[in-house]
Amino acid sequence: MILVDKEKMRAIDSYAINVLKVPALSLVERASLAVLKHINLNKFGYFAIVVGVGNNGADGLALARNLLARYKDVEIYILGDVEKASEEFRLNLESCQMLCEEIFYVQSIEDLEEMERRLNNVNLIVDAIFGTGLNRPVTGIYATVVSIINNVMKYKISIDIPSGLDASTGQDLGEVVDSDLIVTMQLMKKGIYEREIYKKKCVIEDIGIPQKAIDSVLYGLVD
Ligand SMILES: NC(=O)C1=CN([C@@H]2O[C@H](COP(=O)(O)OP(=O)(O)OC[C@H]3O[C@@H](n4cnc5c(N)ncnc54)[C@H](OP(=O)(O)O)[C@@H]3O)[C@@H](O)[C@H]2O)[C@H](O)CC1
Ligand SMILES: [K+]
Repeated sequence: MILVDKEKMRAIDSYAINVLKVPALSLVERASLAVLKHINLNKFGYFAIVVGVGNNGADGLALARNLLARYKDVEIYILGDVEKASEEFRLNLESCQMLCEEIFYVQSIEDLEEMERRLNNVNLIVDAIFGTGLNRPVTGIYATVVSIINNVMKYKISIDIPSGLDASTGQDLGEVVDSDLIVTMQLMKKGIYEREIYKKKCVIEDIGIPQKAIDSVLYGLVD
């Protein structure tokens, strides 16, 4: 099994997008559908999607949009400054705003208290806060949200990486989302594989990154 650290995964993503011209939005969409296929829509109907403002969050918003497209009940919780959001995040947020009335920007203590209350009513929580972009300890409102998510007894899915885990070293950069399922994109991340507690609940999903991008970055194979 190929194992990659976050630098290698980000280089592969970048090669796919910038050299092989694979649209980033396509990868985000494929990532969202890769998570959707692991959700039993006959069993789960009320979702909380918790997003950061990077592309992990974009994956989460694309998933929210695909759930809303099926008239599922979705609440979206946004952490961070939307002004810093990626293009893929922004485009998916625009559509979610047309489909969803329950979009919460979590910034204050009151917002956190309301989130904690509301999470008791959903039946599945999606962790799309951080992926391979986590680059420092999780603190402040992010740490509080991870703790709130971990304290509620609901089925949880993490997109790509359980937020709080360093995808390269497997180090906990603060409390890590204790998800029931981790859906990691394209290649197994070293930080997940080296921690049995995460490895055993992780599935790998192909999101359409060309093998040429992987071979070029990992083995230096070029035409
Ligand atoms: N690259 C692609 O085209 C694809 C990526 N996929 C998904 O995207 C993530 C990687 O997305 P990225 O935007 O690079 O980063 P994250 O979404 O993981 O993180 C968002 C930003 O959060 C900031 N950050 C990092 N650590 C912390 C922290 N401890 N506290 C607060 N904020 C933090 C950081 O920005 P700064 O400017 O603040 O440094 C991150 O940029 C990948 O995991 C996949 O889920 C798609 O799946 C495929 C296409
Ligand atoms: K995540």
